[in-house]
Amino acid sequence: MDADKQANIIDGKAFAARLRGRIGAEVARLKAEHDLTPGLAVVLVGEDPASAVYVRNKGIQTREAGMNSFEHKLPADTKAEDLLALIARLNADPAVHGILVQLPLPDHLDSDLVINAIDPAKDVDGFTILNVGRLGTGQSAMVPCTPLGCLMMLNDRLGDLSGLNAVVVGRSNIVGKPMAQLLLGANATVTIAHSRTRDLAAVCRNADIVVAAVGRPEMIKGDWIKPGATVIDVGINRVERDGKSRLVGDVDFAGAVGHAGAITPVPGGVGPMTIACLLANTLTACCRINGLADPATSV
Ligand SMILES: Nc1nc(=O)c2c([nH]1)NC[C@@H]1CN(c3ccc(C(=O)N[C@@H](CCC(=O)O)C(=O)O)cc3)C=[N+]21
Repeated sequence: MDADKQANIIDGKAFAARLRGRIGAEVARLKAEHDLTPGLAVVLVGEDPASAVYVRNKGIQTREAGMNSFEHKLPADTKAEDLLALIARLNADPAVHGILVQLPLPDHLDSDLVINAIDPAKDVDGFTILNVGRLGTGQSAMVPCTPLGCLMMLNDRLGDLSGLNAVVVGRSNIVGKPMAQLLLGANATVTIAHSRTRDLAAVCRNADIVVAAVGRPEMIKGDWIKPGATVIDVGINRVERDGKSRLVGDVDFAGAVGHAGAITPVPGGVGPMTIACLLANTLTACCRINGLADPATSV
């Protein structure tokens, strides 16, 4: 591929490293000025391969930013009452400012019930009803990490998003819906498309911004992308290719890179930003819990 085509690849890894640098500086300042160290508790129930990928990088990066990392690994057959008791302890622990319960949970656990047991002030995923409602009504919320990272990259690339046509492909509570709320809050014209959308290709061709979060490998084709559009690929799909295991996104990257004005790769795009935003949210939660002004951690 020639140098011109490489120029439009958004380097999420480098972007995330810059963001983590700013977070680290704010953490050091909190320590020096207020004797506070943000703490993030991650609760893992059972073994999920996608969650394992995520947790591996997260603990290291939390500590690298100068924060405390508390990991709670529970067996797959953990009873709801025991998980809820742990969450109650973390809610009450003054050293813990962020609580993340890895999803998906084993089938016997009701994830809505478990998530809503988290103190909304410590809900660094932004998944509790209170934070979802705050985001939807434009009130100060904890914002889900993946959509927040996507918005940061979009703002960096495009500046003002007012009046742009944004298509979010996927309607999950974790990515699609909060992404649409953030884009609406930024004055974009937002379409939420999904598996039942008619003529998805035509819907995408109208978009200045495509956020792909459907969880289907390379479903969004290159010729669905309007020339010059910005493409954010949230998908992380493990596939077998030529006998090797590889990660691919929800967008056919090779096909789309020649059409898009800018595109995130997989890996090295949205994934690293998700973790950086988790750290940013933990820092923000620590400041808010302690009555301090929000930190300056946007890049
Ligand atoms: N309560 C909850 N919150 C989450 O945010 C959450 C979750 N549960 N459960 C699991 C998923 C998955 N997830 C990832 C985040 C970053 C990478 C990431 O950094 N990926 C690297 C690739 C890593 C590799 O090379 O395997 C990249 O895209 O460059 C991956 C996956 C967060 N999740």
